[in-house]
Amino acid sequence: MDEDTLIATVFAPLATDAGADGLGDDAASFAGGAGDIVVTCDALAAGVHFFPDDPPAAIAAKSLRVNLSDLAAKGAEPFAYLLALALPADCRGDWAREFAAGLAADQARYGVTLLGGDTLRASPGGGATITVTAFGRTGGGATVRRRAARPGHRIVVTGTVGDAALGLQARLAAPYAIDASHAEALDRAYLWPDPPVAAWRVVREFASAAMDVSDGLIGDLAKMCRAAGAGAELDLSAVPLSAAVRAAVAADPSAFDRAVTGGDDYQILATMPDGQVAGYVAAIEALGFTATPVGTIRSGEPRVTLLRDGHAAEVLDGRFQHF
Ligand SMILES: Nc1ncnc2c1ncn2[C@@H]1O[C@H](COP(=O)(O)OP(=O)(O)OP(=O)(O)O)[C@@H](O)[C@H]1O
Ligand SMILES: Cc1ncc(C[n+]2csc(CCOP(=O)(O)O)c2C)c(N)n1
Ligand SMILES: [Mg+2]
Repeated sequence: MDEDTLIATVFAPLATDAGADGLGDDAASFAGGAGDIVVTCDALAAGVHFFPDDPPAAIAAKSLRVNLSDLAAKGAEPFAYLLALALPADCRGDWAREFAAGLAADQARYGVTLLGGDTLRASPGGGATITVTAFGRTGGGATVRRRAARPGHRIVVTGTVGDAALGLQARLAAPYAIDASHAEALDRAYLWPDPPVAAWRVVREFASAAMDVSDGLIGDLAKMCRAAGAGAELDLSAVPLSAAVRAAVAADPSAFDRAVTGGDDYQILATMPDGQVAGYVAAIEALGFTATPVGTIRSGEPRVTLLRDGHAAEVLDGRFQHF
């Protein structure tokens, strides 16, 4: 059974509250005074999401940020989180202290606080697993949903796409034949994702629908299409690439496919009527991030059609899946 089927058939029947949206979205919400309280949970496992010898502060930052990107994509300002830690029996005290220092730095950076959690020894022989549950509030607005993408709405992505996936590939296989500064930028993108968390308010104000990109641009856009019951055109020539990714693609053209299908960037993919795009982009830029239109939602089958300079492009499949 693949991951999506497992969630849809085994877990979704347990999620009976409307705020969980049938487990079809980045996060759940429940009424909490003015606006919604939005809640999300993502776990990271050694050897699956990070390397056991990655800096503990980076593992901590990633654990928190992958959750904060979900909240920002729902138009919610993060305010608190719960932390469940399963640690190997031989875990050093230094490791935990460096891990906590990473959390402390991100608490200051994002204005969140730890509410509680749980700590246990990992199964014998097992590596660390870090589970964060994060809470946000929409401050009077409504939760932004994937399902609300509408035909004709433009698709806009923040930041650049593929940096983290290429950073991971460089570590798993051979490094790309690129400058050390570019290689370092890809490695940093993998270790320290930088989602536009502060953009939560801009998403809430301008976006009809939004989600964070964890499993890859094409695969996650396809998820949004399925939630919305609509198709999408994605213009591959418009996808924003960093100088480091462009250098990797120049050295190895297959890096392009990996960049648009690979995950781990935690950028925000949003849709909005054409007339909102300029305001959205300007507001994201005012926060120190970037945003780039990459396509359009279309009526029809929930499929992503790839274009290159306005013409049909080859079909690229693939996204990160655990099973
Ligand atoms: N074991 C589970 N129990 C309950 N709900 C789950 C479980 N696993 C996933 N979900 C729910 O299924 C939906 C999809 O989860 P998924 O992890 O694919 O999305 P995501 O968190 O947005 O993406 P990613 O984990 O790649 O960042 C979410 O609503 C999530 O809360
Ligand atoms: C060591 C190592 N191997 C592979 C990957 C790639 N990866 C793992 S999970 C995931 C998607 C998001 O996770 P989830 O769907 O669980 O939220 C991606 C892109 C990685 N980050 N580290
Ligand atoms: Mg998840």
